[in-house]
Amino acid sequence: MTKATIAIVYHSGYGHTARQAHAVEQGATQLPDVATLLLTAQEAPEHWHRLALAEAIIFGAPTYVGGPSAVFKAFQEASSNAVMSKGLGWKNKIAAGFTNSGSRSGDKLATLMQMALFAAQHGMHWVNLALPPGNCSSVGRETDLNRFGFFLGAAAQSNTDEGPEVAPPEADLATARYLGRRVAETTLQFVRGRNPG
Ligand SMILES: Cc1cc2nc3c(=O)[nH]c(=O)nc-3n(C[C@H](O)[C@H](O)[C@H](O)COP(=O)(O)O)c2cc1C
Repeated sequence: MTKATIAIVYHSGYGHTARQAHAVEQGATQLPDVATLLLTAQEAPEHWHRLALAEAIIFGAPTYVGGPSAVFKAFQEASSNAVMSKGLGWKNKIAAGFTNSGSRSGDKLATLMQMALFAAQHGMHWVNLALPPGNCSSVGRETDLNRFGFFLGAAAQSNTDEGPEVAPPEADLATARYLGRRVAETTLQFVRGRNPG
């Protein structure tokens, strides 16, 4: 059977978003025919050739001042010259995104929207989260998947007085695993549709 490589490119200043990134990777590797390539945003510009071979790229960044962190933005800007201007090298790859922040909202939606626009500029196919909103009824719980009710991607929240060994909580890591698995499933469908048999 055709296999797929899912790349995850992320930034994490203090380790919280890194835990989310590893959870996304765990979710993707729940499928046996998937390999992953986990890169930080600082490492990624040394690996354009490896990203070119991936069938999907999942983007992850903490939300800093209402958008993706500057380090992640630097990776995005570098891709403009290294990939986009050289003939849309990521066209038709699968894309998705995740973000983590200190506040429960924290304007995380702005970060996910920016990532989706970034993927569109590259001609990629954006995969959403496809989970119902959690923790939004009288029987809802903080342990619900998608406890912040995002649709574009996976969101996590890390208390600002807790280190990455305890934050973000398991519900948000499970939500991240769900996104990783969903991207893997979607990517295999695309890859096998292009290369049946
Ligand atoms: C410069 C800076 C700006 C931040 N801006 C926001 C923000 O806009 N919204 C928010 O909820 N949290 C904000 N935070 C908190 C971080 O998103 C939060 O601490 C997050 O867990 C950091 O993830 P990391 O450990 O992966 O860097 C900000 C933190 C920093 C350092």
